[in-house]
Amino acid sequence: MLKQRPFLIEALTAIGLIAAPFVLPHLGFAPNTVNRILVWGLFGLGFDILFGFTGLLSFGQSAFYGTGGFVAAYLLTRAGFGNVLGALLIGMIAAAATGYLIGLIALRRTGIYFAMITVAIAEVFFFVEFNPLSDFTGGENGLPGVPTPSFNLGFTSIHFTNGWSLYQFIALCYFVGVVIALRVVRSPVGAVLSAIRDNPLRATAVGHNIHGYKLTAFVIAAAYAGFAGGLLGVLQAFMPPDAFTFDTSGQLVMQTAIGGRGTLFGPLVGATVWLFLQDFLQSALGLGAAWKLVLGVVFVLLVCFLRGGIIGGLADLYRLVLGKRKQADAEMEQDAADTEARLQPPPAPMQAKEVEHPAYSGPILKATGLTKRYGGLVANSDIDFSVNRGELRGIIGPNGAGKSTFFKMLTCEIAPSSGQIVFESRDITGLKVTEVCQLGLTKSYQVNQLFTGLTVRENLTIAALAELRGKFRLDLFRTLGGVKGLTEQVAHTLALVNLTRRADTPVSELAYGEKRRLEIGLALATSPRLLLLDEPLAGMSPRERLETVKLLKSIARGRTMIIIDHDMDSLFELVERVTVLQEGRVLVSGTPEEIKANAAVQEAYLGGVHGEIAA
Ligand SMILES: Nc1ncnc2c1ncn2[C@@H]1O[C@H](COP(=O)(O)OP(=O)(O)OP(=O)(O)O)[C@@H](O)[C@H]1O
Repeated sequence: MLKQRPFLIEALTAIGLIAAPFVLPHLGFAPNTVNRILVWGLFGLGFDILFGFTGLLSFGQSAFYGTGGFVAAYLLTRAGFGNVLGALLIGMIAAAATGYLIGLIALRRTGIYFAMITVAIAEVFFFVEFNPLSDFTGGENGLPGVPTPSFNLGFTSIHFTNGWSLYQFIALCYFVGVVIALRVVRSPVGAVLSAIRDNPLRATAVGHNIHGYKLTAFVIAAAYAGFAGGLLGVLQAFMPPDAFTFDTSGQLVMQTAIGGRGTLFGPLVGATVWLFLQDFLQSALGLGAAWKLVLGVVFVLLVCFLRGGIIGGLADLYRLVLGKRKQADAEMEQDAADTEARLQPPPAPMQAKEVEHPAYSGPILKATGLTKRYGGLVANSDIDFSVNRGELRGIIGPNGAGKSTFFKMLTCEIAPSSGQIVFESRDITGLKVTEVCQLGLTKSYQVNQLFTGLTVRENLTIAALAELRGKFRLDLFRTLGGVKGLTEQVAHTLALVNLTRRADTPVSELAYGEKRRLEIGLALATSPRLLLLDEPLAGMSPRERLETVKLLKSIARGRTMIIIDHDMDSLFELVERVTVLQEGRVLVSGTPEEIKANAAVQEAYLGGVHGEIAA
C-alpha cells in the first residue's frame, strides 16, 4: 500500500511536469520524445495498478490501447466529431467496456494461464483490426489526420498544436491520470488489490470477493490504455496500426519492469530510459537496429540486480539510510519508554471485545453426516458435530485423522462430498469461503497465510476492511481513514494479539511466534462469531507456547472457538470439551478429564506417533 502523505506526490508530480520543458531540453530531450514518454507513462499508470498492485501480468494491453486509440481517431477523422477531449474519453470508455468483457473471460484463470489468455486476446484484436475492421481502422495504413485539441473559452480559444504546446495538454492529462491512480491505490480498493497480489487465498478467506476486485483493476488498466491510445493518435496526427501489436504490450511490460512495478511512476521512468536509449543509441551512436541489443543487456542487468526496477532500487537505498537513522531513534525512544514504564503501575490486562450475537436458537454450528472423499481416500466420514454459542471446543487426533479437512469443510474452503453444515440456523453447505466469512465464521491456518509484502497493521487492515465494507465495494475515491471504525478495529486486534509495538513492521521481519499471532489476528480482525484455530501453537518454542496460551485465554473471553492442536496439555487447559477424530471419524467427545481417561483415545494415540496422553 502507498503511504498516505496527502498531496505530496501530487505536488511533486506537478512541479516535475512544470519544470520539464525548462530542464529536459538541456539534457537532450526533444519535446516529441517527452510527449511520447508521457503517453507511455499514462498507459503504464493503469498497467501498474493491474500488474504492480494486483499482481496480474497481462501481455494484452495493446488490445485496449488500440481500441481506445482507433475509436477516438475514427470519431475525429471519419465521423466528423470535432471535440478531441470528448473523442479521447469515448475511446477510453470503449476500451474500458472491452476490458470488462475480456476480463470476465481472462480472469477465470490465474498465473501463466491468465498471461497466455491475454496474449491470445491481443493477437485476436490485431487480426480483427487488420482484416474485418480495416474499413474503420484503415488496416495497415492506419488513420491519418487526427487533429490536435483546441478549447474555446468564449473570450479566447486555446490551441495545443505540437511540441511543447501539445506537451501542456498531454502533461495535464498525465497529471489527472496520476491524481486518479493515487486515489485508487490509496483507497480501500487499492488496499485489497495489494492483498490479492500478496496472497489471493487469504484475501478470499477474510471475506473479499477477489474476482470483482481483479476485474475492477483490469477495467481501470484498460481505461488508461484506451485514453493513452487516443493520445498517441493526437500526438502523431496519425493513428498507427502497430498500436495493436504484441510489441506494444511487451514494451509496456519491459518499461514497467525497468522503472519499477508497484510504484505508479515506474512505467514513466522505464519509458524515459527506453526512449532516451533508443534516440541516443540510434542517432548519436548510429547503432541503427542494433540499439535493441544494448537495451536487451540493460534490461537483463536491471532485472537481475534491481528486482524492484530503478525506483525500487532508489527506494531501497533511501530505506537503508533512513532505516539506520530510525533504528537509532527507536533505540532512544525504547530507552525512554522503558524508563517511564518502570515508573508506572502495571496496566490492567487487555479485555477481549465482547462479540454481539444475533438472536437464534440451537447450537451456533451443526454439521450432520459430513463426509469428504479424495478419490478412494475418505478424509472425513459421516461426522456429526455441534458447538454451542460461547463454547470453547478442542479437536484432537493423530496426524492424518482429518482435522484440517474438517475445518476446511466447516469454513467452506472445500465442499463436502456429502452432509450438511448449519451456522446460526442457516444452511451454509455449498456457500463460498468469502460468503461464510462475511456471515461470521472464519479460521486461522495451520500454515501461515499472511500478506507477506505488507506490514502487521496493513495485514489487519485488509481483514477488518472485509467486515466493515462487505465482500465487494467500489469506494475507489475514499481514503482508508474514511472507513468508519477501521482504525479502532485494527488497534483493538493489534492489542488482542499483542502486536501493537510491531504494528508498522513488515511481515518479513517478524519472528515466527509473532507471525503465528498475526495469523490469529487476521481471523480475529474479521470479528467472527465463530472462530476456528488450526494448530495455533504449531512450531512454537516452549516459551512462545506459554505466551500464546495466555493470549488465547484472553481472546477466548466472550467468544465461541474451536481449536485444533497437537499440544494436548495446552489445549486441555484452554477448552471445555474435546472431540477426538480418528481415521476421519469422531471417536469420542467429552471433557478434557473424560478424554484423558478414555481407553479408546489412549489406544488411538498409542497406535499413532504421539505417544501417551499426559495424565
Ligand atoms: N487435497 C487433498 N487431496 C488428497 N488427499 C488429501 C487432501 N487433503 C488431505 N488429504 C488426505 O486426507 C487425510 C486427512 O488429512 P488432514 O490434513 O485433514 O489431516 P489432519 O488430521 O489435519 O493431519 P495433521 O495433524 O497432520 O495436520 C490425509 O490422509 C491426507 O493425506
